Amino acid sequence: MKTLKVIKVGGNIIDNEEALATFIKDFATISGPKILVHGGGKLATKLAKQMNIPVQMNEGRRITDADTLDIITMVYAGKINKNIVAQLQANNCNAIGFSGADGNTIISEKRPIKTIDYGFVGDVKKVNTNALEVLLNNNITPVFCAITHDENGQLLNTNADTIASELAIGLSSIFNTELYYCFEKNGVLEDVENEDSVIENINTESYKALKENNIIFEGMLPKLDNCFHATNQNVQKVCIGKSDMLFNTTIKHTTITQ
Ligand SMILES: Nc1ncnc2c1ncn2[C@@H]1O[C@H](COP(=O)(O)OP(=O)(O)O)[C@@H](O)[C@H]1O
Ligand SMILES: CC(=O)N[C@@H](CCC(=O)OP(=O)(O)O)C(=O)O
Repeated sequence: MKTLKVIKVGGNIIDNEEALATFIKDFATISGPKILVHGGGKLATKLAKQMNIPVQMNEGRRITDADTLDIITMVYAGKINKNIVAQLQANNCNAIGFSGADGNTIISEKRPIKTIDYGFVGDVKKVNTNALEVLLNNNITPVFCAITHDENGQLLNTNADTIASELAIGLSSIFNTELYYCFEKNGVLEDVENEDSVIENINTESYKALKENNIIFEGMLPKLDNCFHATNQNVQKVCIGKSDMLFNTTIKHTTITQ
């Protein structure tokens, strides 16, 4: 089986022109099948505020009303996705931009209302791998934004970390899949202010304690939930850290194991 790297890049890198250009240049050099998943929550928040559309987040997830869905569609599937694809082409990496509606690749269902109504937020039901397999085997890199669809014409907002883990899980029957979450910090930190405090390994047991002690909060919560979801479903390797970890295995980062 070939190894597939599913690499997610976070909002703070995307929002920094220089950091994004460096990331894309490095990403383009990775050999073998690869998928890039990008967030962009920070830019969506900035634009929503400029347009006086209220921004509401709960545990790292965006509550998405109809106006917010319009914004995120323009920002994630439009501006960010197309710019990343163009920059990859400039670095000789042939890429195609995807939302989950394209090629019917990621089908989701609107999250049912429990204590909170998340609006147009989708939970992934199915990943269709056929189109992706053809592209990956022809050296073309799919670039995914954080949007899925429900097969009834409705686009839905799905956390980019979830898109990455579901793609890695979905493709694990065809490839030996590895999942990398690249963000602006060195990994999951014992003290979020101290870059030297990287926790090198987190398992189900230690995750519980880290949560109880409030060492992990906000966006790191859904990220780690997605990591464990992936390690429990046949994804061979799951890592969190700076993108340097992709090129130099001695760079400190966090590895997630069962
Ligand atoms: N223990 C921790 N170590 C590192 N970051 C943490 C930790 N707990 C919470 N965080 C927060 O999680 C954020 C990363 O989540 P998020 O912003 O969703 O990531 P991304 O940049 O991939 O979109 C960090 O910027 C940091 O503020
Ligand atoms: C449902 C939900 O929360 N969707 C996310 C999708 C974007 C994302 O995940 O962006 P980052 O990776 O940059 O945080 C949002 O709209 O913020």
